[in-house]
Amino acid sequence: MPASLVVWVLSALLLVGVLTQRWWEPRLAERGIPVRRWPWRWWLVGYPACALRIFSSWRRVALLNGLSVSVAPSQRVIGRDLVVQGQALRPRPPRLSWPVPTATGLTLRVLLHPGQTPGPYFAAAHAMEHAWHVHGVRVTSPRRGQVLIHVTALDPLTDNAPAVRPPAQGLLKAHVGRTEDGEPWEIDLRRVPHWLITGATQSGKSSLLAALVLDLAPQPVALVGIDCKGGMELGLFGRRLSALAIDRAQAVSLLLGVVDEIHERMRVCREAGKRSVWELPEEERPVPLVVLVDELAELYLTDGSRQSKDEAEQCGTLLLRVAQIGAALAVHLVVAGQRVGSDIGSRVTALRAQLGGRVAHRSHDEASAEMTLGDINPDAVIAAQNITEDEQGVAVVATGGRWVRARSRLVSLTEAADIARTAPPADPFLTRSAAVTFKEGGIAA
Ligand SMILES: Nc1ncnc2c1ncn2[C@@H]1O[C@H](COP(=O)(O)OP(=O)(O)OP(=O)(O)O)[C@@H](O)[C@H]1O
Repeated sequence: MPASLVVWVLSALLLVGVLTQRWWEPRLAERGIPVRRWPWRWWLVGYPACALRIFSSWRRVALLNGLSVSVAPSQRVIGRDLVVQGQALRPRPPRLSWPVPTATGLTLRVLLHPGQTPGPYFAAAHAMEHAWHVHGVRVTSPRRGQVLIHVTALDPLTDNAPAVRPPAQGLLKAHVGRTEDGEPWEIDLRRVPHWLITGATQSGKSSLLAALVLDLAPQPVALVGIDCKGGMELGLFGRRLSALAIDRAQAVSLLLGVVDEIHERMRVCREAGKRSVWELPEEERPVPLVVLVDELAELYLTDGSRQSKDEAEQCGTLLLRVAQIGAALAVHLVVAGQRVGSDIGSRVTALRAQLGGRVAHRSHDEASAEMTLGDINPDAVIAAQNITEDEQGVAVVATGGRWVRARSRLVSLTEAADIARTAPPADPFLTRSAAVTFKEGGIAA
């Protein structure tokens, strides 16, 4: 068969495959055949159209947003002391690189004119979104003299089908969903030891905790839960949790056990002359401990009685201690709640400051998004406020000044039942008292 005929047949098959993708993709998924999202439609049709729109409008976009500069000066001296000022002629837009396609859009590199800073490009991102009719534009400046324009053509988070997701590689790492760049959303507790998850009711906080547990469950990591909503959410993970506190009195005893364990780990490090458990030889290193809290506010609510005030006060102090000293001792805190303001109790704002990883789901009011992300990035607050009721599981994730939109993975009841049957690591605690407290703290293995 002549080679040209083979090429024609293959091209025709490819074209038919692309055009009928919407038909065959769900049918394969129904039969349990893993479907990788091939963005062919985007590469063959969307990408050239989007690139054409960007190049045809770039001159106007750059001019209207103050990104163009004129080679001719806008001021001129005539004679000895007459300064003529006027509109510079033929402003030149900055040079755009070839658009590199990505799974969800494309990326362009811009070389700044001498004297320009990335600031006006950051400010123009919104104008670019409208000019190019795309879902989102994010501008970064990873190298001096250059900016990168990341264009996301369509919102990849609208589809809530569980993407084929390889588990994260490495201790204390979990793939809990996907980001809008098409990358896995990874929570790495060694890099960012403590996390705060907020959102209105039914926005997806507990589902995110479940996705985290799903990936941590097969790892040699001890998980303990505090779920003062009667253990309805974290109780699903049954014996995989080394302990579960389902009311505040149990939470106090469990947190006392965690603090005891922290002190014991400190003693071990001190005697070995190390500053963190990660410096200990692997066989002597204690098992990492992750404390999951579902609905923080329940720990701080009081009915006005002396006892409830004391318990709330104690919970606040203990959580703060865990957050302040736990990281180097492989004790991690993941806290979920609807609000994290000073209005729910004392020391909540101090606790919030210790939780470096932030996840904000849809919120009822601006203040809640502001509490979670305001000290990280004002743009992230706006992005979180734009999450709608239908976008359950969609959140803005921020760490160390950087942020991205992401959607958690929905964990099914069958997967939760599988987790519940997984055995926790044997003897994860150095202190007998911690183990006993965990047993007395609530439902324990
Ligand atoms: N990633 C997701 N994709 C699709 N749907 C989701 C996702 N996450 C959550 N949901 C849906 O949202 C519902 C509520 O989720 P979840 O219980 O996690 O919310 P929550 O914020 O913990 O609510 P509450 O504060 O009332 O406990 C779930 O029953 C599920 O149907």
